[in-house]
Amino acid sequence: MIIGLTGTPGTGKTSVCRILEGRGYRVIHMNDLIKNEHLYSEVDEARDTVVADMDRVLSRVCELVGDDEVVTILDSHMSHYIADIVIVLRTAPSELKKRLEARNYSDAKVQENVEAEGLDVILVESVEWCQLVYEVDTTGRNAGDVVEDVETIISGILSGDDTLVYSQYKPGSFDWSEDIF
Ligand SMILES: Nc1ncnc2c1ncn2[C@@H]1O[C@H](COP(=O)(O)OP(=O)(O)O)[C@@H](O)[C@H]1O
Repeated sequence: MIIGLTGTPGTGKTSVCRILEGRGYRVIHMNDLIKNEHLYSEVDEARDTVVADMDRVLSRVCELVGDDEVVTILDSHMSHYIADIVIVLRTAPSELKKRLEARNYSDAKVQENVEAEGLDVILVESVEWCQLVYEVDTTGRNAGDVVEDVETIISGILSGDDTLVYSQYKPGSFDWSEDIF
């Protein structure tokens, strides 16, 4: 079973996945996979990123996951293009801005990602692409607290009865559109 952990860059996906790995979860860091195995069609110098070839990414992820029922967490802001079940990490734009600045992103890249978060870009894409979408707020919390929420959601999914979990983490809880301009 593949569960995508998606969200705007800086929302804490990799930090959460590192903790999950430490707790024995199988994690695929998709952005590393794309770069290490050249699963991209071109390099976007201007935006300091690559354009992933999602068909090749999908087949490679399926190869790595196989058909066992072990949960695999797919760590990437593009994981919602691959997984049918996703957990979207959210961060209030003002805090996301500080996190991205601390990562020495350019002003333009910070602004691009802060605006995307404020406009719910990844959440909307996830709802369009995926069957099951959960949303977790990371604002003012550390990665350890966020992992607890993620594990609660995973347990709910595995139990087959995610109604209670879904009500607690259903998408669309935030409106940060006023916070980005
Ligand atoms: N819940 C959190 N609260 C505060 N800072 C966080 C949290 N999660 C991650 N960070 C910090 O934010 C930055 C981005 O985290 P990272 O896990 O790389 O995000 P992503 O993988 O979503 O781009 C890192 O400096 C990390 O230490």
